Parts: sequence; C-alpha cells; structure tokens
Amino acid sequence: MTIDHETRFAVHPAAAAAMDTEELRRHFLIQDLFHPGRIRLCYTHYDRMIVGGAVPTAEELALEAIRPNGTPSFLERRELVLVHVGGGTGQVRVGAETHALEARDMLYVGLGQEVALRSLDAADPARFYLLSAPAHKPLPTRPIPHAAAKRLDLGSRATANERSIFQYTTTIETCQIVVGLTRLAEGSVWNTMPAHVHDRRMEAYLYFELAEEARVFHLMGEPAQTRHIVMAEGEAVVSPPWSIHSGCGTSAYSFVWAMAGDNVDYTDMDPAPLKDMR
Ligand SMILES: O=C[C@H](O)[C@@H](O)CC(=O)C(=O)O
Ligand SMILES: [Zn+2]
Repeated sequence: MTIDHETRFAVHPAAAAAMDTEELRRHFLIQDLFHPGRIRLCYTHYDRMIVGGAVPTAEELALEAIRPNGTPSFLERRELVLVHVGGGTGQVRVGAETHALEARDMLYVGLGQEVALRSLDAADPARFYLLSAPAHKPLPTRPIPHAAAKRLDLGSRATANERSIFQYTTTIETCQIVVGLTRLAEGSVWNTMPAHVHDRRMEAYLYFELAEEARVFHLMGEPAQTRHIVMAEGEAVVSPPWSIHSGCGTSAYSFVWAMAGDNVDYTDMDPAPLKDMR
C-alpha cells in the first residue's frame, strides 16, 4: 500500500476560538502532502471532503480505497478532482484512458472509476493535488487544461490583491465539488479580502507557487473571532463552513480552492464586512 491517510473531525466554532496556535494547526493545517512515491490523504469530516497529494516516481500509484471509505474501491461512491501543482508531466489513467496533465491543468473523474497516477519522468515527478467528495451519480471524466478554465480578473494593485481566478468546474457538471485556482499578480499579496463565509459549503485551500522562504498568513475563524495560521509552499488548510478563508502573503503565490456541500453556486457567498471583523 502506497497510501497514507489521517482523519480530521469537525470543530465547533466556540472550540476553535479557544485554541492556541499548535491546536489550530493540528485541526486545520495539512502538511507533508507531497511525498515522493506516495499518495497522502486527509479524510475530513467537513462534507467528507478528502484532501490529498500524490507524487508518483518510477512506479504507478493506484488510488485504492482506504478504511474510512468503507467501500471496495475509492471512487465507488465519490467523485475526484486532480490538479497538477508542480513538477514534470503527470499522467492519470482512468480505466483504459490516459490523460496528460501539465502545470495547473485539472482533471475531473466521476463516480465508479479506477484511477492510477504516473510521472512521465521519475527524475522530475509530477505533484498532483487531490480532492474527493461523496457523489450521487456517475459523470463523465473531463480534462480542463489551465487555458480552458473560465478566467476572472479581480482586485487591484492599490489594494495589493490583483489576481486572476480560474474556475475549472463552471463549464462541467460535478456532483458537489466546485474547484478553481487563483494566481496573485507580482506585488499583490491579499486573497479573498473582503472575506466571506458560506455555511452551505466547506472549503479547502492549497497554497503553492510560493517562494521557499515566503509565507502566507492564512486567516480563519468566525468574522468576529479571526485567527491566523502561518503557511508555507505546498500546505493546505481546511475552512469550516463558519470560517472566513483569506490570506496575506509575504510575496505573490497561487492557491487551489475547492468546496463541497449543499450547492455548487460559486457566487453564493455571505460577505464578512471589514467593519464587523475582529
Ligand atoms: O468561495 C470562493 C473562494 O473563497 C475563492 O474563490 C476566493 C478566491 O479565490 C479569491 O478571492 O482570491
Ligand atoms: Zn469561499
């Protein structure tokens, strides 16, 4: 077995408000997702979203069921999104078909499929970011290359939040995953400010394309009880439905955002006005 997994339980907002730095990190921060030759998964109890990383080297890595699935195969009752977040060309085998992924390309895989991951060059392995949530029907496998994503340019240099949002799932049908990638322009450091919450959907962020010595101060918590988690390249964070999810970097970066829950409406957010934030 080349899969490591851990479980995260859901946290009440009052409990989170009482946590110190180490406790916050233990419950919400996900580190070490990208380990050569392994698939590493974090099974969360936020909408049962699985957040993972995979770095195939010489061997193909099969995405096999883990004990928390309780099913014979991983995608027996789930859907999957893979995003290429670094390294050389990655190959995803879905049944008899193989899809090649380059930097920032996304692949959607529907319920019931068998998936295996490879790197074209073991010396320059692909880094795959994985997201999986329960699904209610099989949907076709759909590659969305980065260039085919729906792009929205937002923010400004004056507010240090000039960025492009690339929506991967607006043109395809998914059961419940909504996913995209946001890239900050050079000199811009703020994401998702003003912030928002969406009780209908949890969200997870993976920060990447961040310089090794740089950090993102990720903001979480209820709008009137904010906390921060200092994050490095390749680290993910879970945002409970009651929490804002915003960040300020010491330089520009990219992040993959992904949601699962009661609707797939990207625009359905409740603003957290700055005047109410504490
Ligand atoms: O619910 C949506 C998510 O929080 C992100 O899409 C926000 C984001 O990428 C940004 O503003 O930079
Ligand atoms: Zn959000």
